[in-house]
Amino acid sequence: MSYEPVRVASIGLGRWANIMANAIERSEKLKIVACYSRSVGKREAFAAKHNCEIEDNLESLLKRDDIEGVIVTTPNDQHAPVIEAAAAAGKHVYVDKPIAVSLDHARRIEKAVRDAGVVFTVGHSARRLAGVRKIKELMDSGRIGEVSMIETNFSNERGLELQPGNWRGDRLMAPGGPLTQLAVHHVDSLQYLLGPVVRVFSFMKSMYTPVDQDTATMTICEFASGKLAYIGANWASPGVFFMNVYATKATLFYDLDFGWWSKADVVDDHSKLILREFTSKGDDPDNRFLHDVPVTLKRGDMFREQFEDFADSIRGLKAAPEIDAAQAIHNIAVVLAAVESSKTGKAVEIEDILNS
Ligand SMILES: NC(=O)C1=CN([C@@H]2O[C@H](COP(=O)(O)OP(=O)(O)OC[C@H]3O[C@@H](n4cnc5c(N)ncnc54)[C@H](OP(=O)(O)O)[C@@H]3O)[C@@H](O)[C@H]2O)C=CC1
Ligand SMILES: O=C1CO[C@H](CO)[C@@H](O)[C@@H]1O
Repeated sequence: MSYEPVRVASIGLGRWANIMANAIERSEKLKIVACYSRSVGKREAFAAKHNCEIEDNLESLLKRDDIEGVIVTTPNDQHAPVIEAAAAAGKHVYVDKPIAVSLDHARRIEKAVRDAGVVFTVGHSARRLAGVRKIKELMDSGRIGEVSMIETNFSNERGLELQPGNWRGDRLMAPGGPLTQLAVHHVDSLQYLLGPVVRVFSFMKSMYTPVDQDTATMTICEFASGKLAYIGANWASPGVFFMNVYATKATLFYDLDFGWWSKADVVDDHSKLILREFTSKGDDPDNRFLHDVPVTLKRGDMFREQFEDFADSIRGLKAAPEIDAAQAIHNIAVVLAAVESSKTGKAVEIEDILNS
């Protein structure tokens, strides 16, 4: 171990806080020392499970000198107020994705952490999957030629279970439903691979859910480079996560078993990446054959790694975490542009969303 573990507190103790705590416990670089959620039962259950102290309110937690950073896993609309308070108290901040669900909140967060000079990052973990890292490597090395387009999908069955009162079913707290909650991971990975999105066109529909929320979304993105991508996201099917990359020399098919998503220490073992290329490429298009090359993926741990990136930045081993506020804001701007496009039936410029 290279340094004293960064002492952190978990705030917003629902399902995801526990998954994140499991990941932190796989690392020697951080230690959860305290927790806070509004309900007593959640505080007690989390503290017992993760062997940490309980704070009865946010103010008392943030006053503690022994807490260096916070792990924020409150619902999306509660990211900004919690982060503003944490940053003002000088705490470093990790927040789960999306940074926020309005640009106003996202910019408040950006300003709060900048003014306080604290380390800040957002949990866009999917780009750390072994398959996405390998796709980047194959693109950068020239092995697959030039990419023209990428097709992605991130879906699951959560819309079928939504009930009135659940924040995921609220159009303001989760605009675009599965696009905000699931496929925002692909939005981040696509911008990591292809650079900034400049324009989107999207259809969104509400289907098979008891609440008034979009559960089927299809979005086309145009990048500054001119390349294209498709993002499918629904909340009405068993889990799906794939990314197919179309390039001049080869096609990549990356597929991951979503059932393993929350077990990041082994999820890469439940994914596969296939490279399909010409066996021989003569002049005759009727005599061109293809073969599949399985690509070896080295198992990582996207959740542990994102926290170690955060901790290394706090301890000064690197200048800043890989994912900053500006990238996270661009990610949510793409989602908000897609929602706007689905309402107007027109393509929407990201610049217009950012200037609105
Ligand atoms: N990266 C990924 O793959 C995933 C990311 N997420 C993200 O994690 C976040 C949380 O999601 P999830 O755990 O599923 O949601 P939950 O609703 O299960 O948990 C959030 C908890 O936050 C607490 N809370 C609400 N408001 C406040 C507040 N103001 N201060 C302190 N605590 C508060 C609530 O408990 P109480 O009533 O006790 O306060 C609630 O249980 C979201 O931003 C979501 O997008 C979620 C799943 C996967
Ligand atoms: O980002 C996410 C990934 O998968 C989760 C389901 O397990 C979602 O709830 C979540 O919002």
